[in-house]
Amino acid sequence: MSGKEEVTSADLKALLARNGDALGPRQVYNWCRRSGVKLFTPDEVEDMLGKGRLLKIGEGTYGVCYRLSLHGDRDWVLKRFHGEATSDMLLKEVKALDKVKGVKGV
Ligand SMILES: Nc1ncnc2c1ncn2[C@@H]1O[C@H](COP(=O)(O)OP(=O)(O)OP(=O)(O)O)[C@@H](O)[C@H]1O
Repeated sequence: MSGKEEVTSADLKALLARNGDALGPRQVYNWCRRSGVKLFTPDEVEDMLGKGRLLKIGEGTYGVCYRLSLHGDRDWVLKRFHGEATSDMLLKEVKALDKVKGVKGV
């Protein structure tokens, strides 16, 4: 699939139906990429923090959320997990984001 292809909830459901919740890291990674969720390496996050580009907006059970402003683009919410994130944790977040897709102010 190309990076530009839009992934709908139906696609996600079909994927989960085939694989259960035990998706491998590559599948979760590919789904994130196709659905517009960017993944950053720890070094990239450290770099952005060091340059003062991340504004902390809140904290939840699994991590801290920051606002990231990119020139000429919409603002992004960057979530940093406490400790190491498993692909299941990541998938749970992506599923929650998929549910609120299109909700105003999110
Ligand atoms: N898209 C967003 N727009 C505005 N604020 C956000 C957004 N995403 C996260 N936040 C802020 O960051 C906080 C932490 O978000 P996060 O998703 O980590 O946890 P949560 O869903 O609030 O709680 P928990 O993970 O414990 O259920 C939120 O409570 C909110 O204040």
